[in-house]
Amino acid sequence: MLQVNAIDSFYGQSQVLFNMSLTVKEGEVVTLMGRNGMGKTTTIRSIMGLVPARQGSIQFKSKDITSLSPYRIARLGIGLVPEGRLISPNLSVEENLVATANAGPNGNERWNLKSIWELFPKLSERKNSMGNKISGGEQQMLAIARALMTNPDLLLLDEATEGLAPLIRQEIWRCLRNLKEEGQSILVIDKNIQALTDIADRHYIIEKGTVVWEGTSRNLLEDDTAKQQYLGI
Ligand SMILES: Nc1ncnc2c1ncn2[C@@H]1O[C@H](COP(=O)(O)OP(=O)(O)OP(=O)(O)O)[C@@H](O)[C@H]1O
Repeated sequence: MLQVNAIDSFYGQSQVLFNMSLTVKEGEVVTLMGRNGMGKTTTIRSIMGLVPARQGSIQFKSKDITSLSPYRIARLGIGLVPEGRLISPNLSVEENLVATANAGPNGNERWNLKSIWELFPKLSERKNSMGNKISGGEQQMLAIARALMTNPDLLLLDEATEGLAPLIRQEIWRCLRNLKEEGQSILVIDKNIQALTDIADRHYIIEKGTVVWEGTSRNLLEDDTAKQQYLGI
């Protein structure tokens, strides 16, 4: 579904990604791990066209998206849950959702208000609250719900559970597990190995803008050296 082939990405003169490659197959949940500042968010921003790759290429559903605009990439079926959530503060929960609602690229309409309220019952109780009046956990659910409302073929999540209380994290992971069970392809940045090895199929660890380790959940759980060397745990 997604192939990132040896991309180099920069902020101005400063190179952040070096020969970075990864793949997500249809129906897979894949994580991107690594210490702070190693280039995880930049990888996601390059996939979305927000920091276009200067070398290498990115294919999505066999189409070259390397130099497309973020808008066109989103319309092809990639839904982003950005770091920091970026909820519209002056719109209600429901209005935030309706603002992004769209049939998917193949006319897929799996996600609408009704199915979103079923996935996140807590959010439905807050549907009339303004975006800036809900808790951090509710904002994170809303950010995921908003991306789902575009009916994406691939969902990208950047730090989906950072700063959230343990119970709310469980709720987010339950949601990811449900999505995986229905075959949603997901690429997720998250630091919580224990939960993620449970949900995800494969993992990439990046260091200084390039992949230094890749493998299955079982490989990662068994590789104490990799965990210590690259993740500091
Ligand atoms: N807008 C920017 N302009 C210049 N440099 C940036 C910018 N955004 C990030 N960087 C730098 O690029 C490098 C990679 O950052 P990135 O946010 O991709 O890392 P990350 O692995 O997602 O880290 P974190 O877990 O802290 O979000 C860092 O050295 C960072 O300082």
